[in-house]
Amino acid sequence: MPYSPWWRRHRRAFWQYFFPAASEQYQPVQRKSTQVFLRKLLEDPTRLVEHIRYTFTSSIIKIIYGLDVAEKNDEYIAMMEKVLEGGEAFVPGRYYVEFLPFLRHIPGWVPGAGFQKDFAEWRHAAKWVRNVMAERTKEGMVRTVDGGTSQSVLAQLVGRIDEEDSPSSSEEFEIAKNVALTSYEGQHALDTYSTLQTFFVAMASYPDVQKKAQAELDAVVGPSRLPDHSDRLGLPYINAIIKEALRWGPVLPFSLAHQSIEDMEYDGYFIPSGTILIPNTWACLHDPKNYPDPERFLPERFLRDGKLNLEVCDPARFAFGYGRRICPGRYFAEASLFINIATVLHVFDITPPLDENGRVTPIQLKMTNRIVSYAVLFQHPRHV
Ligand code: HEM
Repeated sequence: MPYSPWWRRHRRAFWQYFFPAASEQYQPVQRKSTQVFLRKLLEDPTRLVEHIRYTFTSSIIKIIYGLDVAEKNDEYIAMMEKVLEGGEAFVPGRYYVEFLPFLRHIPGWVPGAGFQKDFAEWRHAAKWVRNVMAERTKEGMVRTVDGGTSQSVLAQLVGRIDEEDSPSSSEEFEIAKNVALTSYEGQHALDTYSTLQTFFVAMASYPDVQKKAQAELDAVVGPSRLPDHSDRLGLPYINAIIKEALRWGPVLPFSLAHQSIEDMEYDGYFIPSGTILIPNTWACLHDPKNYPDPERFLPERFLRDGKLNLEVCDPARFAFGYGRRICPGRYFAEASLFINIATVLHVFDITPPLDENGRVTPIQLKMTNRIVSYAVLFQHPRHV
């Protein structure tokens, strides 16, 4: 969506539910889904990726649509996953149709035009999530398990629409549907999964870091309860791990492209209106001037005298994009990373995988070359 009054209306609608204080209202849902995550990990740690995805998707469905999802074979999760599959599949150059646009007129059964089937499925899923789930909320069909009315983001947005059937109310409903879908579609959920996966690689590769984090949790949280969002300020080492995970394996190494909307000059360069600008986020986050020995996972780089050192450039400055399009979900995302990372470290040890002879297989962080980048270890089988 280009910069325009229409985009601004969406951005405003989104922001009122995700600015820092608003994001706090989702903490109980985040905590609950983290507890389900722990149980799933305990039952079957080999399905880590699936558990991460389930945890995040179920919490976002609850927050946005007010729906409780089933633990298995849930219709909403299946559709959301389909939407994500579309987001994940995009790698520049993957589809010939990018270079040969006439291919889009060729029927799907012609060899080489199989992309049509994929695209149709993803489009169907996105429309279904956007329209069907939103209509259900609007019609009041969405109820919480205890029979109450949903206080979901979408229900609140719809509740604010003044009059039914006026032109402005149908526009407002369009915005509500788009905002709800945008909270999940495309790359946003993937960004959080990917950072969490990078964290698992880091912990398996740097046992000393893990031990220090666990010692901090033992001292601050203690053995008789799980960490809570309210512990966050007292856990500088955990916060440093989150910063380092965002920095070490950037999810969007080239962020998202921007386009200049007027002629401008920057640092002696003339940038004409309409220029596509691709930020090199990866380079910023691996700049040895800001982050010495950048390939090493080193949370200590963000600490001084046992506290967060505010003089070190915060990776969030780059990882969440730039300017007026900067990620509006960043506070929500960081809170979600915090509760998952702190809780998992408090109750589990994360170790590298073992081979068939029971020997440790050392692992390394290698990221995929997609727009949304992943630790290769966790690549979706469909995209290997
Ligand atoms: C670790 C997790 C996340 C990372 C690293 C991340 C990063 C980004 C980046 C780099 C952009 C592009 C900004 C730009 O154009 O300069 C973006 C946009 C966006 N993100 Fe996130 N994001 C994360 C999680 C989330 C979550 C959880 C949500 C929703 C709750 C979200 C919602 C959005 C939206 C709506 C946009 C589009 C903003 C616009 O175009 O105005 N993000 N994000």
